[in-house]
Amino acid sequence: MSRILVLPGDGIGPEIVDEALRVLEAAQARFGLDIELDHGLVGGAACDAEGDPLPEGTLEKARAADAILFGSIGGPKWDKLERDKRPERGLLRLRSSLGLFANLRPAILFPQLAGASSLKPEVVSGLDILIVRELTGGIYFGQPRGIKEENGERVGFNTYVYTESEMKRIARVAFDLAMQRGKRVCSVDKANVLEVTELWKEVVTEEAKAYPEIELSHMYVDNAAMQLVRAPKQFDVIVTGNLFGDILSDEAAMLTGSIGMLPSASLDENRKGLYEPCHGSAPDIAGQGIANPLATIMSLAMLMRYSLQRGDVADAIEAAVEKVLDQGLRTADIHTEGSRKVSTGEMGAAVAEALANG
Ligand SMILES: NC(=O)c1ccc[n+]([C@@H]2O[C@H](COP(=O)([O-])OP(=O)(O)OC[C@H]3O[C@@H](n4cnc5c(N)ncnc54)[C@H](O)[C@@H]3O)[C@@H](O)[C@H]2O)c1
Ligand SMILES: CC(C)[C@H](C(=O)O)[C@@H](O)C(=O)O
Ligand SMILES: [Mg+2]
Repeated sequence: MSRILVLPGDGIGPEIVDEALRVLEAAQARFGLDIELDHGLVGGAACDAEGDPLPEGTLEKARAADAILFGSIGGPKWDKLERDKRPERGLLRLRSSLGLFANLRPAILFPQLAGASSLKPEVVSGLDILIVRELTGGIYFGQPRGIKEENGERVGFNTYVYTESEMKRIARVAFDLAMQRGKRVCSVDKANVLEVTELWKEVVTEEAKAYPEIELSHMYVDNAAMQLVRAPKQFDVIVTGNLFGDILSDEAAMLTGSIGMLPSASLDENRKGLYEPCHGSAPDIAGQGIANPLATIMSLAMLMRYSLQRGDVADAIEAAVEKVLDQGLRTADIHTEGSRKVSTGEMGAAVAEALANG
């Protein structure tokens, strides 16, 4: 029996998670999966109910689960709260408390969506990049941090720090994953300016010695941001730190047609994981039933693959997504002329049906 904790969160979070659960139900029926679902509060919803974006009860449930299916958190309603009480801090605490240091963000362009990509089809067709983002260190977590008064003015400060062991373990994840695909890793840094990433480059290069088949390259992050929109297919696996990975993955999302198409897995050393779309709570479209649930549904596929070791179920969910795209169904964010615009619920129901009839 596998235990999955469901944390819908805020904004479009509950809408898209409902659709992933519909797909999970279809998966359970087809594959006879033995899964126990638990539910919890996180983010703004938890702030409202318990005054804490990551209540102790939710953290306990998360520790007890084999995997977590997460929606999205945050929104303007909670932006003025005391810093540690904000939804985003709850998510960071959850990642850190569970040791989810390896964040996998696959940016794959489905051929059916070539017209929805921000890039010309000839530049982007066949795109399949995996961004491996370090998730529990770097400037997101470095101390000291804060806003203080100094010499009669306010000063904001954060600390960019990575230990050698943090760098080694994320490099190994990237190399191991690259061995299962194109065997090319590009490590993205700012080694020309920042000492942390100067060391990052050195450590990644040292770790690569254990992987003679891997072709390792290095790129400064500003160039990488440019290369992603100039010639994205030059990349196979990108490995980078927390902040650079956050930014580059949203950029890569648009190559696939929409941020609503980018799933993620956040894994610990033992592949226990949290699975969430890369996007946020989209307050501008929340409650309208138009959000794209596919990133969350494909995050569920990643959950099957990495935490439940059910690659067959993951493949079937991804095939169901492709089938629905073949049928011409599109939520508003990926809609192009000639396709059929559907709601969040219609998209989820269509994927669940395609999976059931697989
Ligand atoms: N992991 C997370 O839970 C997560 C990730 C990113 C941002 N956030 C939070 O979400 C809130 C809003 O942030 P933001 O506006 O910068 O980013 P966002 O990702 O929520 O939205 C950016 C844009 O993308 C669109 N979008 C996002 N997801 C979509 C989907 N599934 N279908 C269609 N369109 C979609 C939105 O409508 C918006 O126009 C903030 O509080 C932020 O901190 C949370
Ligand atoms: C909400 C925020 C803390 C989060 C991050 O920066 O990691 C988000 O942008 C993401 O990409 O998951
Ligand atoms: Mg982000």
